[in-house]
Amino acid sequence: MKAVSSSSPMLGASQPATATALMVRSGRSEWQSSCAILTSKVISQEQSESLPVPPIPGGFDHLNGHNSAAARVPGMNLVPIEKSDSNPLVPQHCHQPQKPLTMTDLSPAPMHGSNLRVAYQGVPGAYSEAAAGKAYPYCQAIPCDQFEVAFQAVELWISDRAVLPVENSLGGSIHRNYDLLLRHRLHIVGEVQLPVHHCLLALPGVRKEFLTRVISHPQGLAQCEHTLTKLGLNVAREAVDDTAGAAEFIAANNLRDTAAIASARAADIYGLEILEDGIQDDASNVTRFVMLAREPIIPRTDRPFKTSIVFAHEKGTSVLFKVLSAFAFRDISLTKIESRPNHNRPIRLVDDANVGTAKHFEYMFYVDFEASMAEARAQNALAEVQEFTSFLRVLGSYPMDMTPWSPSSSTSS
Ligand SMILES: O=C(O)C(=O)C[C@]1(C(=O)O)C=C[C@@H](O)C=C1
Repeated sequence: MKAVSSSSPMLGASQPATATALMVRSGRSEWQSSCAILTSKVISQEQSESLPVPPIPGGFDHLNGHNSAAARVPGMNLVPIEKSDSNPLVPQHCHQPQKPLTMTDLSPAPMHGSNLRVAYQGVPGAYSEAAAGKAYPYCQAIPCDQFEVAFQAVELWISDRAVLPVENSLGGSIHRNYDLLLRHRLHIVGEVQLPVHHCLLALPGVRKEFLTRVISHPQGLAQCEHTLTKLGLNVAREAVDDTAGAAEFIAANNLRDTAAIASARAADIYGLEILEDGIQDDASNVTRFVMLAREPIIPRTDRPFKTSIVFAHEKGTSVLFKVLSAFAFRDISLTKIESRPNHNRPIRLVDDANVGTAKHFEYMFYVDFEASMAEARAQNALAEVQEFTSFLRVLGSYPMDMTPWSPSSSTSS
């Protein structure tokens, strides 16, 4: 299946840049409106993303579907889906007789992912596809050639959710997705942590001694760095877009001197053999993915929640201690802190007539903390954070992935 790609001017840089400008201008009201939505007491649908359910074996192998809609626009595989009777996601036109709402309509059965279209970056066999299946069993997984395309697929209603990696226990943060979270207007509605079990794959009959090159996603290469050396592989290491894409590339080009770092499922799909199994540098290798949607979910207090925010301050890092103390005073644990360049203002010059000009780098700070936006202590902490920051946005308040720990095994991914 071909991945959704962005080759259209509609998907160019101008749209996200405009969104960023808007975001920074409306900084303060931004998080307030997010909080208002998040903490409102409206009767809500019981969100499936509140309850990540383990995938049912065999239930996630029907990949489908964006192609028919996408094929309509030459040179671009993304189009907004027009309103039509056949599209259940789009309101019907009013000329049709409308049925009155009933109590049943107000409490629909929880959806556990069926019928959801879920965008991920990569091709079938990628870990991101497995993460989409863990987050939404029975979903229609939609492969996208870039992270940016997965964001836009949701924004343009081609997909209902995106599932994207943000950090790995060995390889660290996937910075691109932090930047995209800020540029786009989607909400984090859940997280999944996926044990990542890497294999060394090659065409049938190829032996390790024949190899001159190993290709994979940069994270795959980073996660297996030491094991590759221990295996005595004196090979060039080359980065490609995704792990399964590396396997597909070897098969498509009949490369007998190249191996891929990818999943056992990718070996199956692309007809490769497993030369080495479990080559990640640490057995408990885990990647954390976030689920993104157009609307936030209603935060709750009956299960552990996490909240993700991003903030900046005109005076840069000097404010960081004050911001973090707002959480410490309320006994709120932070689970992650990340900084990225502030693309709107990368450098701040501070002139001192006596000693010259200091050039400070400016950052955006991303913080995840263990509390729900439905809790007063989280709302109070953010009210205080707001006092110290010039920009603050709640990226989402969502259930923590609490699935029991199962170390990576060749069958899990
Ligand atoms: O290349 C893949 O298979 C992916 O799904 C991407 C990705 C990543 O971006 O970190 C996801 C999980 C693993 O950590 C390795 C790669």
